[in-house]
Amino acid sequence: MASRSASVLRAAARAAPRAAPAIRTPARSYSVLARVAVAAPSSPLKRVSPLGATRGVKTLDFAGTKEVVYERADWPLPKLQDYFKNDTLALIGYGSQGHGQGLNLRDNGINVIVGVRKDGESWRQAIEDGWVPGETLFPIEEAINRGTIIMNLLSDAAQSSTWPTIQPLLKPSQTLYFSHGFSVVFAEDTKVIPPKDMDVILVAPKGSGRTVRTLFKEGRGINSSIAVYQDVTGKAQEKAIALGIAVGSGYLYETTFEKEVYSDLYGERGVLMGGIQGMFRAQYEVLRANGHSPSEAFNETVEEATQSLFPLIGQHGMDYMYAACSTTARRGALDWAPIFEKANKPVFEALYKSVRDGTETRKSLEWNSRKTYREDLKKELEEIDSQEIWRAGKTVRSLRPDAK
Ligand SMILES: NC(=O)C1=CN([C@@H]2O[C@H](COP(=O)(O)OP(=O)(O)OC[C@H]3O[C@@H](n4cnc5c(N)ncnc54)[C@H](OP(=O)(O)O)[C@@H]3O)[C@@H](O)[C@H]2O)C=CC1
Ligand SMILES: CC(=O)[C@](C)(O)C(=O)O
Ligand SMILES: [Mg+2]
Ligand SMILES: [Mg+2]
Repeated sequence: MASRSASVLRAAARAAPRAAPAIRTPARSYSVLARVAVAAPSSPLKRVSPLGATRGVKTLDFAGTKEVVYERADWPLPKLQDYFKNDTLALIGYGSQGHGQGLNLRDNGINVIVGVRKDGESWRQAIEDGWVPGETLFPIEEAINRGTIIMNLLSDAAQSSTWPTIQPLLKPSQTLYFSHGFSVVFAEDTKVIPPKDMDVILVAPKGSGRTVRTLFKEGRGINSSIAVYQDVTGKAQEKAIALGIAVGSGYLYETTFEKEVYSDLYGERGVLMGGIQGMFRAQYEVLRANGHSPSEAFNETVEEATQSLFPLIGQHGMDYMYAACSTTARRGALDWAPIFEKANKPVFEALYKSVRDGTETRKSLEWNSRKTYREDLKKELEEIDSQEIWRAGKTVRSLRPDAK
């Protein structure tokens, strides 16, 4: 551990004082390679590559735990197209995921149709994206009748409320696909109980449907988890993998429906969305209460995080970000990190419990089943938007040279 931090610190010390391009210094890769070399001999599996650099090696070492992964490289486009040559993918729902997964499937040359409520917002959106009524765009029931793989990408609340009409349409020859474990795992609340005679699988992109699309267009790919709930044909797992790649994923990791929904509901309420808004706001408010200007408070809280330090975590890890900051910052952050961890842990524990016991699911179903759910959510988002921190953010962002 000590030598690991030391080598990272040395690498960043070389990189940090210079401008941004120095971040790409090879010194970092060498220090990673050195670490891997130290870690590898203890591994019982010779073929394990902690770097994941070798294509075709399927079991990777994630910090000491071996996990199977599937990569896009194993599914070249002709193989993918051949795999689905007799299928019609019926994508039900055209929200964020429907849009991203649907357009990626279409660009991948897979036979895909969209099913949404006629003349709703999604119907309009789908037409705008080039889906053609009567050819590739149908009312939900008709799309299900035409499909071999039924991809249920309605809102989680709508998956529950529409189930009484969808369930009788399903046939044993069809595969039922979700991007969330929600409906099936919390069946007591959602009443979604798939027929026993069909394959039921999941591909859950670990990011917004918008990113599913933009990463794909950039030639990159979102990471997704895959799971099998029912395997009637013996092919369910393989179908999940092929679909995961077909919708634009770069790599896939294995999970279960239960683990997916627990971790997903937890993550989005925690660090990914709820936690970060709470943390940003608390820091900002204390700065303001102590006489700092909005621009200073925003820059020191959100702008520096999203524009400078967090991307460094994304690119090379937390240790690298620390090492790229001053010794003063490092000392203080090292001291305060455990204090924040201790303060936050009980909140995360309460959150996980609330997810696990179905409280979060019931709340989501209740709120998002209301006729006014769109306007209600919009109103609450507008409240966030009107907070001083985010109003100040608009001006700060407008000052970025590339915003002009
Ligand atoms: N958003 C994301 O990035 C992610 C989502 N997921 C999962 O993917 C699935 C889809 O989520 P997302 O893409 O966000 O979609 P939304 O939750 O935004 O749902 C939108 C779709 O649901 C339809 N819908 C809503 N109510 C009804 C109803 N009563 N009857 C018929 N259709 C209805 C809408 O149609 P209309 O326009 O006609 O109202 C629209 O097509 C969910 O299981 C979600 O948890 C997984 C990973 C990330
Ligand atoms: C984007 C995503 O993966 C979330 C946050 O879990 C969701 O939108 O449900
Ligand atoms: Mg989610
Ligand atoms: Mg998610």
